[in-house]
Amino acid sequence: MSTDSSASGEQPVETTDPGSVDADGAPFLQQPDDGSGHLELAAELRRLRGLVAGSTFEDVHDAVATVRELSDHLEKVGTRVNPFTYETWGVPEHIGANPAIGSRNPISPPLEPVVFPDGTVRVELTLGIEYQGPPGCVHGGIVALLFDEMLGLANAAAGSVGMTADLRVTYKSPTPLLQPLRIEARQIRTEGRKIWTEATLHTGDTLCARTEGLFIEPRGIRDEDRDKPIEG
Ligand SMILES: CCCCCCCCCCCC(=O)SCCNC(=O)CCNC(=O)[C@H](O)C(C)(C)COP(=O)(O)OP(=O)(O)OC[C@H]1O[C@@H](n2cnc3c(N)ncnc32)[C@H](O)[C@@H]1OP(=O)(O)O
Repeated sequence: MSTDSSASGEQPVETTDPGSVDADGAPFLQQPDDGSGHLELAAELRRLRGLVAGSTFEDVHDAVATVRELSDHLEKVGTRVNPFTYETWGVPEHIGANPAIGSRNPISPPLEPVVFPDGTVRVELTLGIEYQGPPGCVHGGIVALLFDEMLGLANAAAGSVGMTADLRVTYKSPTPLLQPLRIEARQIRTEGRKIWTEATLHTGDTLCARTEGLFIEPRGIRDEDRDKPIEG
């Protein structure tokens, strides 16, 4: 286990030396638990999210009052993060808030990636009704979100960061809810600031979707500038 100083600030997010992984891959970009209960709160809200999106109710006005009270409480006791003041892409506050991988964001599944020695990044996950598009199927926009993130992670595993310039998703077969899914991503090649990355999404042996992305490394983050904040 090491820290990625190329894309991280003073509080780097832990990454892994791909050479040290076993056959199951090694956890990648693990997000620290600060012991505050924040991660448990996010996990409980994920449960709530599934219940709210996936249930019908006779009368839940009591629950509305309870949740409003909770929101008021969190507004009082929390310190708000300013998204415009992150030092780099790699700080835990940045990763933790991400809608796909963020352990502190109840919207995220979250993704829990592992990395392999060849740079392939893999996640295994199962999505509930709160991600539904067509009946019983994952929403195509959610598939695109997960792909975009996975391509970004494959870039990070290869030691680069890029803004998505072009993302092409081919949907081959419906992506089922409530079934184990597997997404694998890898960087294909780079040319100057351009980065090409691809990924697939399977359930069992069935290919549900695949993607190819073009990413552009932000100006000001190359070589000796890698530790500086990203500037357009
Ligand atoms: C450790 C933590 C990890 C943390 C991991 C976290 C992962 C997060 C992943 C999420 C990723 C996102 O969601 S990113 C958010 C969504 N994406 C965006 O908002 C991007 C918005 N677009 C932009 O900001 C800009 O257009 C850029 C940065 C993409 C490019 O602008 P630029 O920097 O001025 O680049 P520019 O000079 O125009 O172009 C450079 C070269 O790329 C080519 N190029 C530019 N755009 C395109 C394009 N769409 N299609 C083809 N080619 C293009 C140009 O022709 C040129 O080629 P040549 O002439 O040199 O040959």
